[in-house]
Amino acid sequence: MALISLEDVTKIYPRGSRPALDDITLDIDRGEFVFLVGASGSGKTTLLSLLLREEQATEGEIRVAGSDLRRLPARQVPQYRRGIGFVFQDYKLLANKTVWQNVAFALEVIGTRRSTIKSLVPQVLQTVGLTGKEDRLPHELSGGEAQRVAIARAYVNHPRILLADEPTGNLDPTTSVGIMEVLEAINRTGTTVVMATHNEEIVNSMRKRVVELHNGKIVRDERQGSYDSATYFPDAEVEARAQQAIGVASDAARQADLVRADGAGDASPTAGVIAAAEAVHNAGAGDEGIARLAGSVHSGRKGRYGETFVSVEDTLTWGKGISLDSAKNRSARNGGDAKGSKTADDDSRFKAPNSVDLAEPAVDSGTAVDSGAAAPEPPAPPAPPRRGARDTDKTVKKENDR
Ligand SMILES: Nc1ncnc2c1ncn2[C@@H]1O[C@H](COP(=O)(O)OP(=O)(O)OP(=O)(O)O)[C@@H](O)[C@H]1O
Repeated sequence: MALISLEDVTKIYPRGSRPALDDITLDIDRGEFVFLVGASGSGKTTLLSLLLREEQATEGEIRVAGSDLRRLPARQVPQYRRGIGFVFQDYKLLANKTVWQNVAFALEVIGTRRSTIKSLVPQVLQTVGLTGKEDRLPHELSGGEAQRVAIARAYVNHPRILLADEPTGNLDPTTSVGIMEVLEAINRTGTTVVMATHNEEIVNSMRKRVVELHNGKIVRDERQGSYDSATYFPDAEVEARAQQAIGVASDAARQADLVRADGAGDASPTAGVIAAAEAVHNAGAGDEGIARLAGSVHSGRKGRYGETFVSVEDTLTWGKGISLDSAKNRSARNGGDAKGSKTADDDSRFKAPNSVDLAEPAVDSGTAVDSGAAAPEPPAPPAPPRRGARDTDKTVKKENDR
């Protein structure tokens, strides 16, 4: 049985003029890596929000790891979300917490013991290559580093599923390769990754499963897909290398099963985090997609349409994270401290680095953990389309051609 299964799912927002998702049927198996592509407004974020149970389907059935999300009572939603990590385009780090604290917080809010936190946080920071930057605040990080903190936070509980909404959207090409390397390594430990992206070069290089949405409908679902359908844009060289990658993928899946069978479940995320660290360490061995992506980026290839990446100067946000004001407002709305965030331990790493004593927002972490006190805020509305008009034209043209 598929890990994620959507059957005839339609989502109509209360004030939406047309369905954001329109009769979607989709199965995603354990251990898969799926790219969601499609023009701005095609429904990618909506699909991720349904899987996170931030939104509910208007019609249809969604099952995740056997849970029927229609029947999931509100009080069980926090528990459900603990098995899901979420990474946003704009990182959403807590601005007044250090790197170490941002990651530790994801575990604190679910009541993880301090001794476990102290052992897991360094491991996951090593996984994302941030050892040595534990004491930095978000504004002291580059965009790529901030996103790696966000991924560490989303992954530290070793979720079965990692959802990522444009995780490289604010990053330059080289930094994006590093982010994809980490996501790929996490996937190799058995975590299913579903990533919405507009990044053509990443999708074309990695040759994962590609699901394309257009006006809320699935118009394409390919096993080792490219950003554009191979039917319309054949590329013999990429196709040939993709065949090679198929062998690599099945080896990885076998390895992933072993890791899961080893007991790296919710109760003991340690083994999964260690496995991810090893996967990153061994990334050079057989990781064809990342090698292709790095080669493509470093050769200066810009993708089929010559504008794969928006100019770095225009897009980098350099890890600003969320503002203190925004954190305070969230905290007020959520009714104050989160369960488990108060502690009696003397370890100075748990203490805020400055005198600002903010009440913790109940959920502002990339890991979809929850204090049980309140549901998290839905992700911010999508950024204005960077390439939307052109993408839409292209997709419509494809539709007309069909
Ligand atoms: N909260 C909401 N209320 C009403 N309509 C919404 C809401 N959120 C999204 N929509 C609409 O649903 C459709 C799908 O939006 P969605 O954000 O899922 O697209 P997307 O593919 O993620 O876009 P992008 O690539 O720009 O992030 C759009 O028409 C959008 O305007």
